[in-house]
Order: sequence, then C-alpha cells, then structure tokens
Amino acid sequence: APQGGSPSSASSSSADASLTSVPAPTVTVSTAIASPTASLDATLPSQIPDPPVQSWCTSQIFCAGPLLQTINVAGLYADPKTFVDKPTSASAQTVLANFKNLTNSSSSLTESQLVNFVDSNFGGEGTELEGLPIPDFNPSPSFLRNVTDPLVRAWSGVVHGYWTQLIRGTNQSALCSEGDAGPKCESSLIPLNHTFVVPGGRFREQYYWDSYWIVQGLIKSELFDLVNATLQNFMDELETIGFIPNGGRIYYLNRSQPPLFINMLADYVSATNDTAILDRALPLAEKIVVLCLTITPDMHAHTHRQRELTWWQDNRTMNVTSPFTNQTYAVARYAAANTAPRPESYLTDYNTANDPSLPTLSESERSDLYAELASGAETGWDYTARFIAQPLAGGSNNTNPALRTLQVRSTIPICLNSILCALPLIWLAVHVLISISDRANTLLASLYDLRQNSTAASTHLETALHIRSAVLDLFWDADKLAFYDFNLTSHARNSILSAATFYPYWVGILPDDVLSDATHAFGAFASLNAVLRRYNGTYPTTFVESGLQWDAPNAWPPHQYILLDALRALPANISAAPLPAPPGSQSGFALVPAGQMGMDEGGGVGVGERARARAMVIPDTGGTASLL
Ligand SMILES: OC[C@H]1O[C@H](O[C@H]2O[C@H](CO)[C@@H](O)[C@H](O)[C@H]2O)[C@H](O)[C@@H](O)[C@@H]1O
Repeated sequence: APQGGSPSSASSSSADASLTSVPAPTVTVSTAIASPTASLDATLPSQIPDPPVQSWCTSQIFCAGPLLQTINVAGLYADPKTFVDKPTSASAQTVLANFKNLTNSSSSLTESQLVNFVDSNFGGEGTELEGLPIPDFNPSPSFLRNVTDPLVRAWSGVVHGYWTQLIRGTNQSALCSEGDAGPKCESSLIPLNHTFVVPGGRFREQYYWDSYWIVQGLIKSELFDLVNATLQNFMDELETIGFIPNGGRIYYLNRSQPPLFINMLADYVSATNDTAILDRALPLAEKIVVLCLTITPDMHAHTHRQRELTWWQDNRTMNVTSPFTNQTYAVARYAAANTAPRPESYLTDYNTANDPSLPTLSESERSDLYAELASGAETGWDYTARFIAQPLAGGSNNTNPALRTLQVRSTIPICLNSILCALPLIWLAVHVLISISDRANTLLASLYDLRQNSTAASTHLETALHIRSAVLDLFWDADKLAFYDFNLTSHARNSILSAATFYPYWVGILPDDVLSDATHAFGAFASLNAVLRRYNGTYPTTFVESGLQWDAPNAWPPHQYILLDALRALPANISAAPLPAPPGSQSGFALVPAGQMGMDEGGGVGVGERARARAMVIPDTGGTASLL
C-alpha cells in the first residue's frame, strides 16, 4: 500500500463484498486555457505599486511581486488559482529573466504577450500530482447495509465511489529536480510523503479542516490506510513547518485552518485501535492544544513552561477580560500576518482593495484589508457576515464594500475556541457533567489513559473547567439562548446568529440554562426548528443574504454534521419531550426567542421568504417528534 502504516483492523471488509482494484484515475490537468477578457492586442490596465514581499512566501513567481501582479492584472484566467498551480517549465532564474526581458522590451505589454509568456514558461496546473488507485477497493462497505432508505442507500453508494476519483500522490517524476545550476523548475506545491485525499476540482491539494470530514467518510468506508496516511502527512507538516497550513501549497503558509488534527487522530484510533501511532502523534497533538493548557501566564506555568513555544499559542492567543464578569481568559482568534493579495485569489483581493467605485485606501489600509482577507480564509468560512461589520454595505450583488469592513482579527470566534478546547472539554463533559455519546470516549484524555499518562489527563481536566467558563462567559447570551462571537472593538457580543452557535454543544459545552430546562433547550435549537418547518432543508451558515459563500442561503455540510452532533449532545431527559407547536397558524419562527435570529419574520436581514437553503431530504418534524 502506498500509505504509511497499516493498522491491524485496517483491512476489514464485509464478507459478501467483492473486492475490486480500481485503476488509478486520470487526473485532468490544464483544464484552463488562457482566455483574457480583454482582446489579445489590448494593453494591460495600469497597476498600483506592487505590495511588499511577504517573508512567509518568497517565491518571486508564485508569491506577491511584479510577475504575479502583472499576470493577474492581465486577467488571463477566470480563476486566479489556475496560474499559481502551474509549475514552471524552466528554472525560476530563466523564467524571471524571460519576464524581465518581456517587461523591458515594451512600456505597454499586450494581453497576447502575456499569454505567450505563460504558455512558453509554465506547464499545466496540478501536474506535480498524480491520481492513485485504491488497492482492493470495496464498493460495498458494511455501513451501506445499515442505511435503510433505498434512495439514501443508493446515493451513499455513489458517494462512496467518489473516493476513487480523489486519491492523490506527489508525482515524484514531475517534481522540480535539482540540476547543475539549482532546481530545474519551480512549483507552489508542498510535496507530501504519503497519499492524500483532495476536495476536488480547483482544490487539487490536501486541505486541513476538509480532512476532518474526509476522515469521517474514510472511516465509514473502511479506508483506514488512507486515514493513517492523512495523519502522517499532517504530522510531517507539524514537524517540518511547525503547524498545519490551510492547504498544501506555499501560498497557504501564512495561515492554518480550524485545528481538527487531534479529533481526526482520536477517531482513527477509536476505529482501528492502532495505538502505535500515538507515540509520534501525541506530542505533536499537544502542540496544537497547548492553548488550552496555558490559560494565563501565571496558571500552569510550573507544569507547561516547556510547551509555551507553540504555534497557536504564540500566534493566535490573547487575553480578554469579560465585560460580563470581569474574568480574564486566554482565548484564540484567527489572525494571519499578511500585507498582500492572497496569491490564489490575487485579482479578487486586488480588486477589493482597489475598487474604483469605493474610497481609495491608503497603503496601510490596504495592508490591513489584505491581513483581514487572509485571516478570513484561515477561519474556513471565507467569507461570512459573521466576521463583517457591515455585511450588506453593497447589497448581495457587490460584496466589495462589505469585505472592506472585515473584522476577523477583532473577533473572538465561538468555533475556534470550542474546537481548540474540544478534547479536555468533552472529557470533562463525559466524566464530570453530562453523559454523552460513546464517541467522546475516544478523545484526548482517553488517549492519555491509553498511554497511562494520568498526570497529563488531570491537567486537561483542570484546564477544561477554565475554558468552559470562557466560552460560557464570553459567548453565551442567556436571554437569546444562543452563543454569539465576541467583538473586541465593541467589547460586546456580536448579534449575528450563525451555525457556529452549535459548536459548543458539539464539543460538550452545555449551558446550565439549557441543561436545567427543556423549554430553554428547545429555545436554543428553535432556529433549527423554524428552518426545518419552513424550508424542509439544511441549516444555512447565517441568516444574512450578503452574497458571500458562507452566508444564507448557502448551507455547508460540515455545519449539518456539527448540528446533528450538537443535538446528540443533549441529554435524553431534555431532548425526549415533544416539540412545542407554534400558536395558531403561526410558523416555527414564532417560537424563536426574541432577538435570537436578529431578523423579522419574512424580512429584515434574514432569509425570510427568499431562503433557498440547499434542499436535503430531512422530513418536517411536524411538531410532534423529539429534537432527535
Ligand atoms: O475546500 C477547500 C477550501 O475551500 C474554500 O477556501 C479555499 O479557497 C480560497 C480561495 O481560493 C482560499 O483563499 C482559502 O484559503 C481556501 O481554504 C473554503 O472556503 C474552505 O472552507 C475550504 O477549506
């Protein structure tokens, strides 16, 4: 097998399933042909001065600089990511010399000169990757037999079959090898040692938080070797880079993504009992969760001084004093250091910053905006009203005015802090506060138990109490019965309800208000009831139709997963009661606590009658079923 490691139970397959060796898929490359919107003999539009070179991304071809800006301003490709995924066909030195000759040859370059330059100096996007076969692919894994609905079962079988299209390896023969005068070419790919699974389409590389849900699927599909390989790649990155980047390209090296490595590890060990992986993984995982272990400089310093130099703590943590209780907490935010357009979205960011219909930005305002845009990408929710001061500033057809008011770095997000503290918090929930599904038993404290390291486990438990307090204090609104992000500028909670409101439940943080009163528990999930009653569809990311992809009406699969787990986290004595019915002929919206959704029925800033959350078959509960 091309994957690293082979757990004992990794080869299990259903007895009646026929094992099939599926041939390696052909990876389609060079799908994009340069097709500038301007005519070929048009000269390039004028440019603003190049942004500063980014210390984290020093390629003069794929990172901010004159070449990248010129190619982008020419608008050769509909998707700016196409260009930065093309390896050069000659050494970087040669390509840069050719570019210099070109720019010296004329004061006004034409579109066709740029098309020729790219065609003769670059190869097809993604050629450094190869599609790999899945050895002994089982088209009928046992989970399919437990899907009773024939339609859903057939659909699940089709989805299972997609794995064969998404497995990649680094194409060693296409990598830029060393020549006498240095590497023979340059590519933006971060080569990985193990097989990996890609989201697909333009996302040709491994992504961090996508991999969490990929791992959930791989486990169901009994493709354990691929999970192991995914984890090995991430461990390699933790060792060599110091953190797990957003994705597997050098232009992602200034940011991470929602940190779910240890969740993947726990789920893998639970599914395979491959505890051998823990020797390498646990110290690296600790690097990720250390935020939870170093609450304030004076707490735990005696036990955790050696862990202080870690990535999330050093780069993303700050102390916040609650205006509600005056308690101080170390909490995390997304905050990428960046003063240039994102290379994979260069023209998009450039246009946001230089939109002629909007006020001209000073250099420092532009830099700030670029940092916000990169930080927004780090959230995984790029982009959403949740992190925007004026989400409807340009209406839903023009998102530039809204993006100019991004406030990612001044938002303490519910989701990140819930995730970062998930393991000790769920451990706490399981062992101290509430009963929760078996899944929780696989989490960090249990992993430590496996290694007989009870000291570390008790520290996690102690820490969990503190972090649970931070989440409940900063984010929980007891009147609206919902969690909201904390805004560092207003020093108050934001008012936008989003799918993030369910993250604390997902990780086992249940407010006492909810635990003590079934009516409150219903109120906390009343927006879900309203959505299901009215639209019979999935839960949108927010209820704001901003035109951004992480806003209404779009609903994203990760959130449906989290929401279902959030419901499962409710104790049975709270969730078993029948749902309250709306009075008279009113809709489920009438049952939503005042102000929770921040919208008026059928209007306001929300989805209202226009909602079209991507429909999924979830039957209307009709007011009689339980929340579960
Ligand atoms: O499925 C991969 C990811 O796709 C989206 O974000 C990615 O694309 C952006 C633009 O090309 C890029 O700037 C960002 O950093 C990428 O992660 C999606 O929003 C992500 O949630 C998702 O992981």
